[in-house]
Amino acid sequence: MEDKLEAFQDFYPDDYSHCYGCGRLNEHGMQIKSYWDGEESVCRIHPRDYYTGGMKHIVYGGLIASLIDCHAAGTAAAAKIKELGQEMTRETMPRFVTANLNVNFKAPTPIGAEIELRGKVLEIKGRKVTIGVDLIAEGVVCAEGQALMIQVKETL
Ligand SMILES: CCCCCCCC(=O)SCCNC(=O)CCNC(=O)[C@H](O)C(C)(C)COP(=O)(O)OP(=O)(O)OC[C@H]1O[C@@H](n2cnc3c(N)ncnc32)[C@H](O)[C@@H]1OP(=O)(O)O
Repeated sequence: MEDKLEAFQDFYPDDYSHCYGCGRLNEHGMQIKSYWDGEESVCRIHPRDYYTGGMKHIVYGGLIASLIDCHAAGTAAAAKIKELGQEMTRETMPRFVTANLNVNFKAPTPIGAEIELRGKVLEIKGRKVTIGVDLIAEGVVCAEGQALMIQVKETL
């Protein structure tokens, strides 16, 4: 039976699917899945309870940054393909990498809670796509990120 493709990351070509955060072919990775929810993108994930940040009850900040980064990368690719008026396929999905990532940690993220990432497309300017991401747990925005994603030249 063929895989059902629906998350942005499902459309990354095989040779681009080994990212620790979002690569579907990285068996040790987070394998996050991002989707459109209206004009925003959404990803929900329940990190394992060993991703602790100092104290046992809060999530490691590096993981928070990784989740924001990978959700922003997927959102950038999906936004670019939408701008081009094309469908997401493994042949058409553009490849984006992170040039710049800023994260503001606003409140501790509780271990054990489901995390929701909500992405907004702030700007698309040629190969440069800027994405804002809120990371929410138990109804609280625990971190806010902004990422500049660049479409790699090979895919142009
Ligand atoms: C799909 C699975 C992967 C998902 C990835 C998840 C996210 C990741 O973790 S990716 C890994 C971390 N990121 C990287 O390793 C990227 C390393 N950096 C690079 O490869 C390059 O610097 C790269 C591709 C970002 C830009 O290189 P290149 O394409 O040559 O850029 P270049 O042509 O010089 O610049 C393009 C534009 O971007 C701008 N730009 C480039 N880098 C930056 C930056 N750090 N900050 C601000 N602007 C930048 C340039 O000023 C230029 O702007 P303009 O067109 O307006 O003049």
